Amino acid sequence: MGSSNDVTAIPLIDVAPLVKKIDDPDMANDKDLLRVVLTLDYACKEVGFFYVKGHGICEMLMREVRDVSHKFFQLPHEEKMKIKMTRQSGYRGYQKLGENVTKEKRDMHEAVNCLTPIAPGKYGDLGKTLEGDNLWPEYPSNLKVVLENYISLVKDLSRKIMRGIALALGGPADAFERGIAGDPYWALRLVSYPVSSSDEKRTDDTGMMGSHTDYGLVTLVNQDDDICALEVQNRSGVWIRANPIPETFLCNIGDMLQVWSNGIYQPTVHRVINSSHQRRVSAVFFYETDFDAAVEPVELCVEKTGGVAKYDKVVYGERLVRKAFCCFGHL
Ligand SMILES: N=C(N)NCCCC[C@H](N)C(=O)O
Ligand SMILES: O=C(O)CCC(=O)C(=O)O
Ligand SMILES: [Fe+2]
Repeated sequence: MGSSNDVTAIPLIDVAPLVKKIDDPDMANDKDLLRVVLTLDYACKEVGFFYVKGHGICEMLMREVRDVSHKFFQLPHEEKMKIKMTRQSGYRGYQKLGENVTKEKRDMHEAVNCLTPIAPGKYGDLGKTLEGDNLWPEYPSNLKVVLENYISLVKDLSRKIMRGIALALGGPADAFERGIAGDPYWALRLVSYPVSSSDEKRTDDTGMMGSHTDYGLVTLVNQDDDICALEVQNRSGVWIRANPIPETFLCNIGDMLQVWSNGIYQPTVHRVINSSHQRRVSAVFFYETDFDAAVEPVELCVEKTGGVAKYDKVVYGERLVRKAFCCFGHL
């Protein structure tokens, strides 16, 4: 660990002007909006992580999402297993402690996976593994309503942030919507990190979620207010803490943006270790490309980076299944 309280290294962006004006056709010369776009560009280039405030999603709802998550994870094991993740549900539902795997290592967390529903046959063979609908628990009884409302709001916020990022890269605001993310795939994971056993020896690779980059375009983390657990590896290789800041989302960019931008933006490695004496919960929203998008460096960004594409084309859904779901052979 380097300077462990270095929150200042992760920019805090007030996105209110973006949220208000980005869908307005005459927004191009708005100075406040332009300032947000420039800050986004800086954050994506230099850090890969940023906090957003002024996003318009009320703190009460953000807290309610964490509250229903806490309530669910506090249920007895048998109750949670009633919505256990299976192959039949397309890997939606409850993952018990140690079931998730990151880079071949078991993660010491529990989670509930809510994924974009995929109707049978929608993407042919490509989508087969992930066909299905979400599983909702009986308790807490308001979990489904709260999460469905939340998902629609964070999805729209992510779309707006991606519009800002499109402008930051010098494209039209709707570059993603017209290209690779017209029907974006999303995932919401409720994650619960247990209290840590103090005898565990830490290395750069340990974690309750092992070190990784995210797969998609942008991730919005809604984390418990009072526990510092998420760590981010900065561009000089030093681990810094992404401590919670109330009323903000912590955002980070994913692998698909790296490909699309031809490396102008790079995703940042991060991990989670809860060393506190309380359970730590986060609601992690992933905004990704269309499931069947073929993502490759876009001309505009290739030109800016010397004219040569540095990344091969990837079919997003294929990559996702390979990276995130092939570890569940036991199901
Ligand atoms: N980003 C997406 N689509 N995630 C979906 C859930 C992924 C679970 C996976 N084992 C994980 O480690 O995240
Ligand atoms: O729990 C967190 O704060 C972040 C989790 C994370 O990095 C992920 O789910 O990809
Ligand atoms: Fe992550």
